[in-house]
Amino acid sequence: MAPGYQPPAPEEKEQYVRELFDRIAENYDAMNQVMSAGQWERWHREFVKQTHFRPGDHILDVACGTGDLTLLDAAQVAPGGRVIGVDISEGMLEVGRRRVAASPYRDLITLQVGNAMDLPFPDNTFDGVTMGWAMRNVSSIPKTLAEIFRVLKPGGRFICLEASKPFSRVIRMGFFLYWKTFLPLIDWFVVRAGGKARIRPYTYLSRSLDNYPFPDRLEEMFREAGFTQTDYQLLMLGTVAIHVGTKPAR
Ligand SMILES: C[S@@+](CC[C@H](N)C(=O)[O-])C[C@H]1O[C@@H](n2cnc3c(N)ncnc32)[C@H](O)[C@@H]1O
Repeated sequence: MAPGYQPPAPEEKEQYVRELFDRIAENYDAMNQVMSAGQWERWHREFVKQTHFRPGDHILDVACGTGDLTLLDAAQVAPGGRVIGVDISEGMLEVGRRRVAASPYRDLITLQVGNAMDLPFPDNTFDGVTMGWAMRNVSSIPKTLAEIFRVLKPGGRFICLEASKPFSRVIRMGFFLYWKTFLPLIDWFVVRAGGKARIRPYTYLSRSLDNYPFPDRLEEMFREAGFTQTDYQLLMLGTVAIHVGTKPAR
């Protein structure tokens, strides 16, 4: 299905992921609609239900990319709130800045370069933190969770929307068959990055769940990072998950 493909070694993953998203940034939003078979908005509506943000809140969207969740966050904290989006890919941020500039929330949102594993903010800064479709892409989930926990205010909530590995072996096999057959074809026919290309974006994405924790293990990792009131919701036969956790109030 992906002959000759080598996933990036752990020590080069960050650089690889940055270059990959720089490369696909301009087509990223359109491709999501295609890959999600039109379910993108439905998943995002479920995400919004989990946020519980209020007007005036100060929110961080980690790995904000082109700003989908950033804009949803802003709609909830207006008027009076603020949302900062951080991402390691300048290419994704550039597309995001254009979308934000064309939105009614442009005065509430700032998009800047920042690494999920080393967030450029003081402790206890945000009322809420969101992260969409990105936990698979960080080199260390524990470091990312520790950083998010650190920058949340006590009582603040973290909501993580991400693709997920279904518990059922049968559904998992069917899902992986679809992903691992269909996504690499996008590299060959859309991105023109087949065969020997060092970066094969959609082949990488098709493999990005291989070593990703099952949803119950991810929830356990939330608790190991210090979060309480943890929970998760599965969507689309368990191929998408929304995890939540709260930093305990002092
Ligand atoms: C699949 S995109 C998701 C973008 C956006 N959150 C959304 O909902 O569409 C994953 C994003 O994670 C970013 N990313 C990956 N590793 C990161 C890290 N360590 N720190 C910050 N951003 C990161 C990538 O640059 C990319 O923009």
